[in-house]
Amino acid sequence: MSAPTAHPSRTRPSPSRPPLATPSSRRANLISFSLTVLASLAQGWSLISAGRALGALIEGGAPGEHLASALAAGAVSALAAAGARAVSLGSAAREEAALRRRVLSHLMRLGPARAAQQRTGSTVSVLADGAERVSLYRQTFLAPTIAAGLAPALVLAELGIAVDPVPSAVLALAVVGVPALIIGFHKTLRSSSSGSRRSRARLSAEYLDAIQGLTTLTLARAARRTHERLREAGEGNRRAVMRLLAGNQLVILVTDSLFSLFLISVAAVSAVARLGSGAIGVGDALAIVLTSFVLLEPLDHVGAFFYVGMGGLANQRVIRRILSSSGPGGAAARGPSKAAGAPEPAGPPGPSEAPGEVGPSRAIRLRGASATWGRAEVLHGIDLEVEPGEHVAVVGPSGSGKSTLMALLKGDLLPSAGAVEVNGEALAPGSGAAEQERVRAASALVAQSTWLFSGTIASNLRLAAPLASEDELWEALATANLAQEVRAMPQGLQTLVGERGLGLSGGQAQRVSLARAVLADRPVLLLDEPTSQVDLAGEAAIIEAIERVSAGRAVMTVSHRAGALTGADRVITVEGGRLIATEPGARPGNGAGRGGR
Ligand SMILES: Nc1ncnc2c1ncn2[C@@H]1O[C@H](COP(=O)(O)OP(=O)(O)OP(=O)(O)O)[C@@H](O)[C@H]1O
Repeated sequence: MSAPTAHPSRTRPSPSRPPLATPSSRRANLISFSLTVLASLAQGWSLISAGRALGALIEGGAPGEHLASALAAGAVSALAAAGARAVSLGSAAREEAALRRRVLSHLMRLGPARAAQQRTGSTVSVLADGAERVSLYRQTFLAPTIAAGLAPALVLAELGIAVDPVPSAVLALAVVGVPALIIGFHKTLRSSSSGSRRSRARLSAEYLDAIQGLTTLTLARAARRTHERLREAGEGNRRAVMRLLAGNQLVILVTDSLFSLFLISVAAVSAVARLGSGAIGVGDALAIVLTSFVLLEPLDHVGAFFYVGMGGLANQRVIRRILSSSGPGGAAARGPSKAAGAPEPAGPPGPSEAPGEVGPSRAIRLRGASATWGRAEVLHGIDLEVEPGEHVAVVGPSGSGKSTLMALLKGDLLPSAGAVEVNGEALAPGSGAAEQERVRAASALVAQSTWLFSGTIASNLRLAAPLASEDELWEALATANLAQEVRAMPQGLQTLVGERGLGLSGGQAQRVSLARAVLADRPVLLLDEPTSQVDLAGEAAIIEAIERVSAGRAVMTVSHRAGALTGADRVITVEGGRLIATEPGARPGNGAGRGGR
């Protein structure tokens, strides 16, 4: 869906309010709304009957019929309320998972270019806490609250028809004060709810930054300072939450005590007045006073509104913003951070790499390709051709545009002019997400560092080829120069790696990435500083692995380390965003003169 691009002018408008409801959540809302309305009506009837039963007792009559009616209506009310709760809680759990999946897959479609714009901690906070709050708000709060807001009108109508329309009309006038009260408090507390959400998201982001950058912080002797700052931020967050809760408690206190007292007084005064005038009997007067308790129903939801409601609304705004960002050919994204480059084959194999198909004559072709970050043009009209099987190294001073060239080839950045072609899949200014996906699927990438997911070595390898057999995994590991080391591990392919596992060295992780590239079997291999984070011994093992994995593939390597460039047929130099030279590389039979300018 996404087309991270450096050209805001070529964006297509995306809906500013993407709908969050699904057919099943709408159905659940309708059911819980109807059950809540039924519960209120039955409760109203139960109270009217209870009042009449009491009246019959006081007047020495038989309360039996009214009592039975009160009990039956009470039972219906309790069952309907329980049913509404069960339906909305079940739906909330489903919606929470669905919302998380939707946000996550949207972020994945947007790719690393968009992810680099966000602090990881903020995204995690939205996915974890935010999704839960939004689904609780939408499923357990919204429909019951609307139904509860309607309940007084329904019960008053019931009272007006079955008992006496006059007190019913008087109470109706008193009840309209409730929505006004809710709206007034909403306006007052809205900023503190949004502030509290922002402060929590900021704190999550800062904790995650601190954990991820612990080594840097320790080396820079900044750990204590950071700890102090985080402690203060935590305290600030605690205060914001306490302010929100205090506001919440104040609302509950005001509404529960003052408003309840007011409504009950109005009901009692009008019941006594009607009883005095002889318009109604004792039973009906008691019924009027008792039903006034149902009129307080919306007040039970006011307290929840300031916690569930406003927290849900604040998170809903954030989720909508994410979902509406950078849609197809969408808004400008600043592109991938180098550190965030995921060393994964970028997607499912594209049609052009199907086994047996005749490949295009050029593995990589750039024609007058320019690239822009924001407003600054970084690459200017690059022409370059790389043949299948050819190994090209890209060198140049820092900031000259080497990584930007890689971003074009990875499909993370659209050219601002000209065209980029990888294994016959082309990208041009204004290309859509589908073209981008096909370009991503044409290459495998090994970046500066490899992210290992918590799991086994086998599961990490199968990211690239979910159906690969054990033999195929071993074969890929052998090509990537890692099989011997994995065989020496007691658990072999089942060795746990990632956060919970023993972990692999940086060099071994890079070779896992190369093994994934073998399994993905892409015709083009992009190597972005593949040895920059390992020592010389680690580098030697990776270079050997690259040599084997590269066989039969077009390879483009960006590296500052001379070792990583030794196997190149050709070395091209980028300077000031242009290719200024192309030289034969170190390999015998190199491809001098086979392209570039
Ligand atoms: N994601 C990005 N967002 C904005 N600007 C970027 C981004 N990536 C690179 N740039 C800018 O593009 C220019 C070229 O950077 P690039 O990273 O392509 O150079 P490089 O040759 O790879 O540098 P190095 O050798 O230091 O890695 C720089 O001015 C840089 O600031």
